[in-house]
Amino acid sequence: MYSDEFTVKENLSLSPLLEVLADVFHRYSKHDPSLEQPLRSILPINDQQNALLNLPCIDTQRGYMCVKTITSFPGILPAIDGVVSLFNSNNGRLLLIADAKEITARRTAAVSFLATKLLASNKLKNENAVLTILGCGVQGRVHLDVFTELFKWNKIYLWSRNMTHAINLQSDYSSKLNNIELLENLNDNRILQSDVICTCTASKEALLSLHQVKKGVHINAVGSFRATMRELADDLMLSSDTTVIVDSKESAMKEAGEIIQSKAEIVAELGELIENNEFCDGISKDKITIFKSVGMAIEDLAAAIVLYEYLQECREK
Ligand SMILES: NC(=O)C1=CN([C@@H]2O[C@H](COP(=O)(O)OP(=O)(O)OC[C@H]3O[C@@H](n4cnc5c(N)ncnc54)[C@H](O)[C@@H]3O)[C@@H](O)[C@H]2O)C=CC1
Ligand SMILES: O=C([O-])C1=[NH+]CCC1
Repeated sequence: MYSDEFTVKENLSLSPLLEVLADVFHRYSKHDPSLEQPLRSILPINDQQNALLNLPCIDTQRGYMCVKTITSFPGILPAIDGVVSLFNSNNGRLLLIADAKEITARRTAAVSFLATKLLASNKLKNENAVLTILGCGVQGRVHLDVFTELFKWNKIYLWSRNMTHAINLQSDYSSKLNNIELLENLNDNRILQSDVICTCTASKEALLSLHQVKKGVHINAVGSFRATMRELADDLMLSSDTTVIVDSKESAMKEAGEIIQSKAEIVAELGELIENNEFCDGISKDKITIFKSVGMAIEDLAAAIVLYEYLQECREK
C-alpha cells in the first residue's frame, strides 16, 4: 500500500498521533526493551550541507518495524524528500510505504505541540496566548497548521528570512485566521510578547538571544540537526532561567548544534516528562523552557502506525 503526500495529509489525524507519540517517547526514555532505536545515520554528500538520512526502529510490543529514508537538500524545495516503510515485526511483511515529506512535517509539529503541552500547559490555558513562528518553510507552515488546529491563539507572529514565505503563509490562512501579523526583523519587540516560539529554520547562526524573549517563554527549537547548525544563542541556552529538554539525549549530543556548541546541560528527555506531573508542575512559571528536537525514527513509526491502522479500518468498512 502506498500513501502519497495527499493521502497522508487527509488521513493522519493529530489526536491519535499525539497518543502514540506520547507512548513511544515514554517507552524510549524508560529504555523499554520492546522498543529499539539505534542512532540514525546521516551521510553528508560531498562534505556539503546535503545529506542522506536513514532512521530505523523496531517496536515488538506494537508489532511493527519502521525505516525512513530521506534526503535533506536545504537549498532545494522541498528540502526533505523520501519514504517511510512500515513492516510487521512478527512476520517481516511490508505493510505500508508512505511519503516522508508529509509524515516528517506532521509528526515533528505534533511532537513540538506535545512538548508545549507538557512544559507550558499554563500557556495553553491563557486566552491571550501569543505564538511566534520563525521560518516559514515546510516546518513553519505545518507548525502553524498543527498549533492552530489544537489551540486558539490570541495573536500569531510570523517571521521568515525570505519575507515572501511569511506573506504567502499569512495569505493562505487569511480566510481561517485574522490574527496573524508579520515581523520584518528579529529585533521586533513583539517577539518579547510571545508565550510560545517555534524556530523552524535551517540556520547556522543563532537567531534568538536571551534579550529577545520574555521570562517564562516556551521555545520549540526544531531546525538544527548538525553540529554546525543552530537557532538559539549561548546566552539563551546557558541562562540560569533556562531548562533544556530534548527528544533524545544521545541524538542531541551528537546532532543538536545548540547543545554541542553551548555545552548546555540537558535536564531531561521529553519521554521522561510523560506521566510525570511532578516534574512538569515543578517548573517555575518564570523559567524559559526549551524543547530542542532533532527528530527520531520512533516519531515516524508512530505516524506510520496511526496512518496504516486508520487506512486498514477504512478498507474493512
Ligand atoms: N527536529 C526535527 O524533527 C526536524 C527538523 N527539520 C529541520 O527543520 C529545518 C526546516 O525544515 P523545512 O521547513 O523542511 O525546510 P524548508 O527548506 O522548507 O525551510 C527552511 C526555512 O529556513 C529558512 N532559513 C534557511 N537558512 C536560514 C538562515 N540562515 N537564517 C534564517 N532562516 C533560514 C528558509 O528561509 C526557510 O524558511 C531544517 O533545518 C530541517 O532539517 C526538519 C524535519 C524534522
Ligand atoms: O527527523 C528527521 O526526519 C529530520 N531531522 C532533521 C532533518 C530531518
